[in-house]
Amino acid sequence: MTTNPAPRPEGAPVGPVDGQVSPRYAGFSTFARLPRIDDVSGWDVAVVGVPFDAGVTFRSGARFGPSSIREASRLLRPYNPALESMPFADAQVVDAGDIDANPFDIEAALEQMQAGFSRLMSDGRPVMTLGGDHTIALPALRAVVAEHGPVGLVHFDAHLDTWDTYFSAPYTHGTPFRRAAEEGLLRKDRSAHVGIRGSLYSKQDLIDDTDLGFTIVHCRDFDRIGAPGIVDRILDRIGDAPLYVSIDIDVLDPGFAPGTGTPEAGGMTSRELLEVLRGLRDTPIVSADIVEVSPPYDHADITAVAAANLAYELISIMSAQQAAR
Ligand SMILES: N=C(N)NCCCC(=O)O
Ligand SMILES: [Zn+2]
Ligand SMILES: [Zn+2]
Repeated sequence: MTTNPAPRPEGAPVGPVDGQVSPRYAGFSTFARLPRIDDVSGWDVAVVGVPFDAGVTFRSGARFGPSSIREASRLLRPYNPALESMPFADAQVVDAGDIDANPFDIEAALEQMQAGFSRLMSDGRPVMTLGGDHTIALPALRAVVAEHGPVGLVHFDAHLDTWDTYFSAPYTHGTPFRRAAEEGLLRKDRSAHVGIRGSLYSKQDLIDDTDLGFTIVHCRDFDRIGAPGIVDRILDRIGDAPLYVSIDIDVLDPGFAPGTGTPEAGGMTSRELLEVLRGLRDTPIVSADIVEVSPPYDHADITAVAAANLAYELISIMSAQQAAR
């Protein structure tokens, strides 16, 4: 059997399976080879998958995102040198499996997702969600807000995702943040889109977005202001609000994330986004998601590797914050 975690002091968190004992490619595919939620007596940070892609407007396949990110995460190691932390030793991190979501009835799926998130988020514990398409951010935010009240939002994406409807459907991957704003889930003037680029339907899209309470850090400004400038713009906007972080993998350039449904040229590098996330280390992150990884369009797991590493940075921050509570 290949389920042995690395040796640890009495009472310390159960960490990943030891890659020196059981090869990294062996055994169950939990995120980073962490224990399953039922294998430990308590936890501080949970990773959960939401294999749902019935909300997409173009290429599908994000329903296979959670399993491909878990596979790519087998290579993650215990020490985070950039943040100087041991995320899986500082706090108990677990893999909570997947939330079942009806692929034929989006509103039923939203209810299932919200219920699943709420079960995990009781006691205010942070959840790192692996999508799924961007529709899943709405039930995640509903559950977060039920626990914490309205939150600040940093939304990394090529797209605004504040459009109104598609074919009259209100719940899609292009509409979650308009619904969230309408439902009062977001703190006033504490939300930012980062990495926006590409064609729009009209100038009105930007006007509507501002009216809904968002500010935009455009991708075209990144070369001029660099990662520190992006972080400054974000921190200025969110202040000390409790923060939900949503990463649509298409914020990365298609060269760094080909496996996604609505790719746009001219995006961020993985290095740039990893560095921007580290800049959020002192902001209280209440939960986060990473969405829109579509393995059928991926090559050599490029996109899944990027997603696994981005999730690792966010987990490192949430783990350190839980340890400091
Ligand atoms: N959330 C993602 N990935 N894409 C939304 C694109 C919606 C549109 O093209 O109208
Ligand atoms: Zn997008
Ligand atoms: Zn999106």
